[in-house]
Amino acid sequence: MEQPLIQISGTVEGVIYKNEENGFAVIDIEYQDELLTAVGEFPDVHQGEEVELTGCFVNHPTFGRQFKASLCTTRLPATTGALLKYLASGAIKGIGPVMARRIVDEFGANTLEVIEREPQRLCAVRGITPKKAEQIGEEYKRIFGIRTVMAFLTQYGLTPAESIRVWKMWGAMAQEIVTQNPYRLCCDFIGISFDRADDIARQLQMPLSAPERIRAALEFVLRHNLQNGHTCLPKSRLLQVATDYIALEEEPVAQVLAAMLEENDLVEYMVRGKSMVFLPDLYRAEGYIATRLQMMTAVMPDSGTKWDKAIAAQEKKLDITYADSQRQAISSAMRQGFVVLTGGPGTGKTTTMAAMISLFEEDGKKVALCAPTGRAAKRMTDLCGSEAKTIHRLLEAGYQKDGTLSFSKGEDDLLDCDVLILDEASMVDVLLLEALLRAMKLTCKLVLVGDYDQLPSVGPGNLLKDIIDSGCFATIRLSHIFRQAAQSAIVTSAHQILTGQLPDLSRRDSDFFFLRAPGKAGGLQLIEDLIARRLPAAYGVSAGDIQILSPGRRGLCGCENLNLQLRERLNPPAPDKPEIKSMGFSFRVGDKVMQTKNNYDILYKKSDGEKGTGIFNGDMGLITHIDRRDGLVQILFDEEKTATYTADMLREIELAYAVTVHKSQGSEFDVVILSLLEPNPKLYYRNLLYTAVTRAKKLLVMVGSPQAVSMMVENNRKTLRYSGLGAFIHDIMD
Ligand SMILES: Nc1ncnc2c1ncn2[C@@H]1O[C@H](COP(=O)(O)OP(=O)(O)OP(=O)(O)O)[C@@H](O)[C@H]1O
Repeated sequence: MEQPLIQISGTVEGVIYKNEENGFAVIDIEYQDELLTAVGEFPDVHQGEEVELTGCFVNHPTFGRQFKASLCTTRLPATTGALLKYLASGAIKGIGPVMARRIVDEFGANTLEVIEREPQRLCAVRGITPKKAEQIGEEYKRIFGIRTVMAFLTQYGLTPAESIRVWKMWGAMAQEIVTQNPYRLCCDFIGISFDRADDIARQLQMPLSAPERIRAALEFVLRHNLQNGHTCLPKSRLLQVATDYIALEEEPVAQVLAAMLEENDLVEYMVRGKSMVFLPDLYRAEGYIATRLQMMTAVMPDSGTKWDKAIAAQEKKLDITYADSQRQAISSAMRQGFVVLTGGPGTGKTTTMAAMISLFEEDGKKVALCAPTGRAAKRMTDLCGSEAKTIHRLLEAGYQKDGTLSFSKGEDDLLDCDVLILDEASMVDVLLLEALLRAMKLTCKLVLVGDYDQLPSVGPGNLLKDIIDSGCFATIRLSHIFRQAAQSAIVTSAHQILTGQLPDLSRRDSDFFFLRAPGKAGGLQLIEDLIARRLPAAYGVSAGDIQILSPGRRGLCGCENLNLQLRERLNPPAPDKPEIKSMGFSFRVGDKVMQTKNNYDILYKKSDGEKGTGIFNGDMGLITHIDRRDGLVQILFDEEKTATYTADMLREIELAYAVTVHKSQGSEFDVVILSLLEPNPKLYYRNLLYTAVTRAKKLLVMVGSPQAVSMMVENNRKTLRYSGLGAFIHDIMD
């Protein structure tokens, strides 16, 4: 039952934990002559301050009674005792405990007034020079600036974490900037949604037809559509969607759009006779990719036959006969600046890549290997025998002070390689490829390897497809399924699905079988039974090695519910399995989890003591330890890397007993159970089924109805993505 909110006040006796990024803190306060622990978002709180908290008492399973605050206001300390504690806690940079005592001894209850209004008087205290006195005065003003800004933003519903970002971005100017144009809060760094900024604008009495509002709406529609994979939108569609969204007439919106195009705040470009509008960074990314690929292709190919001999020697050395298309791919990569290699499962892409690497190295070239996800990079490393990195790690991604992502490698610090081979290229978005190309020497060759038929990238663009469909670059398609792979029903079924044929659902003798589910509830039970009992008993695999995939998240048999059900079956609560809550959801020791965004700062330690940083979107791990007192969680990734998460970082973690097919892109699993129990035409389509099937290495079990499978095979819907890359390529090459 929801508890009523109450207000309490007390003096801060100690700050036990504080997260500088989001303001979450655990503090001890003196309340009614007792020490009480309070948790909540308390940015900038210090020992000795008076706080007024709004919230409720909760009973924490380990720490007992606590106050959970949803609102906190601070008052500066009034008594000399509290003043001393406040200053001694380091609240004002430059004043430590000894100096604090001297200052309070000198100025007593007037201390803060002196620091604020007459800082020079501080020189009366031993050890304070005029310069230091001035610095202390400035620091005090800064702290007050933050408080004023926070108090202003709190009125408009910004959380302390958001207010801290606003302060970091605009400092003392924040209040003025937000009052003039609250839509500036929608920038990436602060991340307020258009609707919230719109609400603030209403409270500030901004007219609905204000150009700032229209600008923000146009940008919002374009940014929002990046999430659907579009790098641009047709001008007419953008106008119509933005106009409807903010409920205005089209005319003023068209005027603002024209002004934005005029000022290059947005960019217009003709794509196949249609006027498309881009955000400037996306326009720049696609334009740059087209230009660099054209430059690489323009390099005269080396036409010598020496590579034929080298390939023949390689065949002899490895006792293998390459298919003609493989030979052609290897030879093209050796001779040309840019080559694309595509093919379905078992068509020999990896074998071809390995041959390229070996011949490049024999030729004295430095080869770098990379892939978009940690799992794909690991797989590339295992199969090619040379170390592959994630693109982010190769580019040395990190965060700038203001929290934005940046790459150390780039035009000013180029990658030290002569050839770059990028696997799983279908998963790469245009912004990432742009960053990679910028970091490559002009003479560096590029080989893109990927499966044209896989789902496109989660991020914007339709990279591999646009590049291949342009017909302007050396593209080698591998189609022959090698004997070993051809024996696998997983591989043959995947190829059948691609050509619109229903795979044989009656087979019982291979690595792929289909189980008809008796309705959703029965299907759910069947999946639970397969993972908990039947497959481990029949194949000697552990439940942890089995991955459940589902096209969608919702419904009884979607990922969200599957995760909850499977967790209770595979990892039920127990006294020796502590739990911790994050965003209303609890994680438990023993849970299988997945990192849901790239985080380059997370530290990990391997069992051999080696340390590193970075846990990436799609990385899977197991919760091994939870320390509730400190709010720390240890997760073991890839059976070797232990990373420690603070409670607020758990936002980046999800249960992963079941994951969506989209999330599984770039990963492979020994055993996959594919849940097809929630038919939905938007998610049940051919390429998604193909992607799901090709995630399984040794065993695939589909659970659902034959109708669901045939619905997917027949639904050859191609994801429509608006992008400009194809047009840029053609315009540059013509
Ligand atoms: N020229 C060849 N002759 C004989 N066998 C080959 C040849 N090329 C590849 N193979 C074999 O075919 C199988 C599939 O090859 P490979 O792993 O290179 O394909 P792939 O396209 O990378 O497949 P996947 O995407 O499923 O990993 C492997 O067992 C490999 O050893």
